[in-house]
Amino acid sequence: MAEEGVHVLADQAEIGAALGALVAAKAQEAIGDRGVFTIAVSGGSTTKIFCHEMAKRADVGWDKWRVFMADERLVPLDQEDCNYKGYKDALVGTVPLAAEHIYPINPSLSVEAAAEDYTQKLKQVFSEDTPVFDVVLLGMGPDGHTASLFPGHKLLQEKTLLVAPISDSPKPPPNRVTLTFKVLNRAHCAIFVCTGEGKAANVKNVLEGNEENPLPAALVQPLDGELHWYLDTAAASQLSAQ
Ligand SMILES: O=C1O[C@H](COP(=O)(O)O)[C@@H](O)[C@H](O)[C@H]1O
Repeated sequence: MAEEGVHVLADQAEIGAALGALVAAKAQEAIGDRGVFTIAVSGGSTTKIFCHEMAKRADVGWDKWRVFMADERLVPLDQEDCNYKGYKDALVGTVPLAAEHIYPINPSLSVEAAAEDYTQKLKQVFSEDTPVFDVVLLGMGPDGHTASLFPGHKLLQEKTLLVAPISDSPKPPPNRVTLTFKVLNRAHCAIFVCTGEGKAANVKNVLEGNEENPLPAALVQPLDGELHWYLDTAAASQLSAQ
């Protein structure tokens, strides 16, 4: 299994293969230990890289997987920018992951009620007061946001909620729900996937610097877990040591 840290790989194909191997190993370990594998997943470029790889893997104990969204846009579940749709379309029917083991938000609710409803869905699967995911799979936007936790937003200080509503997301759509740092930082393993030159400046910022005013992605620091960053050479291009 890969050691925690920063992994710089040539391209998305190499990242997919390494990510798939790590997640498969984490799933095997969790299923062996507890009979279930819990993962929170992200939208955008991460969905494509992860699903492209995992769709090729039939043997990762899919019936024991429980898949939550690290964040979600408050849009209909069949709309293209719905994070849940990306996972359902790519995996259900392709690998033996049951649709009911991917947990969508309820987009017919207000954003506050959707966050509360999703909190209850977490509580149906996790026995701990604060869910401890085996893996949280995260992306980072060019601005340094992760999940739907944006630079300078008051949710960066949220200490109580497990799932928070956001109705002023600077990236459309404005209405979203997101896991908070309270949950992300309890995970056994947090994995970032970040590709492309457009993210290089903030990859450097997060991994090498600006501790006084850290970007949201830099605030993912598992209390008792591993932290991995998977970068392609373009995203890693401004790092001092490669
Ligand atoms: O809006 C979102 O953006 C981030 C980053 O997306 P990317 O396409 O730049 O990788 C994503 O991780 C998050 O889940 C999503 O809702």
